[in-house]
Amino acid sequence: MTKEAKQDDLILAPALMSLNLKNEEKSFVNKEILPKMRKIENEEPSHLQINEKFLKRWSIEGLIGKGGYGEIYLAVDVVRGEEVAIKVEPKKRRGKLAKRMILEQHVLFKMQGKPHVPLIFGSGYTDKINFIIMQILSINVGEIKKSSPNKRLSQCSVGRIIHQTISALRDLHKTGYVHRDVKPANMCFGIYPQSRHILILLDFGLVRRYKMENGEWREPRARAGFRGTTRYVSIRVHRRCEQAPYDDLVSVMYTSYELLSGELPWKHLEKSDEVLQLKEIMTENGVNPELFKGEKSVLIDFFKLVSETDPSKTPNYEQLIECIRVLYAPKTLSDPYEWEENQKGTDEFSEENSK
Ligand SMILES: Nc1ncnc2c1ncn2[C@@H]1O[C@H](COP(=O)(O)OP(=O)(O)OP(=O)(O)O)[C@@H](O)[C@H]1O
Repeated sequence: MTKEAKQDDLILAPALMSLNLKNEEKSFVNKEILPKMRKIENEEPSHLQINEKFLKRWSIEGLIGKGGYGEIYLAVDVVRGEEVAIKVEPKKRRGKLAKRMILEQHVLFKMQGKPHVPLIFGSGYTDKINFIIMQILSINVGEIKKSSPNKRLSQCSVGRIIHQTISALRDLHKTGYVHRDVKPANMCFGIYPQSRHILILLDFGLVRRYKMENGEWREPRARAGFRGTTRYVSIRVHRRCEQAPYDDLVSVMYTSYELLSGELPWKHLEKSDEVLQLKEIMTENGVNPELFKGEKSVLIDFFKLVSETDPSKTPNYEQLIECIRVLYAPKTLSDPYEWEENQKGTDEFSEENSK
């Protein structure tokens, strides 16, 4: 394929061109959640070739992610000697110009400097694809959960994941956008010592502006198209209401349940209407205690707080964070996670080199 995108086609973010890692920081200690250990071996990449040097600078090492629209490659920036992720989508989809990644890179650039978004090193297009070059991250939280011994995460990990997701959404909502696809597969961690406890929210391809530049909310449409993932969307989204910050938080709420208990009650349901029915049973007339037995009981207050939030108002993020903090206190956001604890003794990990 032709990849002679001119330098002008690249929108580079000069201040962010490198993570400026010292060599010892590049030797990451937690190999369990490194994406290069999880290269998708049995899938043929469609847009870039393994071992090719994309735009003469990024050596393509493998495919690490595949979504409905794009592909994510692990690559090495040969100038900086650093690993990066390259997200690629075809410029045209069903004959139409694909706008998803154009919007995604726009929002990502706006959000640079915020702690819970990936660093962007560049973006642009060739004659066939749009691409974004970004910070390489861990495998996603859904995969971390899957690879954990009980196929679920501890209260302490879930509390810290949810706390950071609420912070990420607070930053995004402040810029005037809703995410509309919050789920474990769109959450990763950093992979270097200084970033490995920082949760990063991904995939800004479905964002929508809900607030204008002057801070006023846009007039909601009488009926909005469905956007999101059935398992995680709010009851309002099933009913085709315009999405607001509240709806992102409902997805956070379902995410917390799934991570903590292993699965949502509607995991095996295929029909959207059946999923909706169970969601209604779970929260519509107050939080249903039947679905919050055992380890899930710690989520009751959080579910109440989210469900009682007025969708037409800005959520009280601080109150939500305070409520979820109960799950992980007295630990802090910078303490090791369970997947690191499991590694102690089997790797070169030690408290000493984690400081
Ligand atoms: N910077 C990154 N570093 C490591 N892995 C990544 C990175 N970005 C994405 N991934 C992986 O690739 C997967 C798909 O990424 P993303 O959701 O951005 O793609 P998408 O094509 O928009 O997906 P979908 O169609 O499902 O919304 C993620 O779940 C994650 O596991």
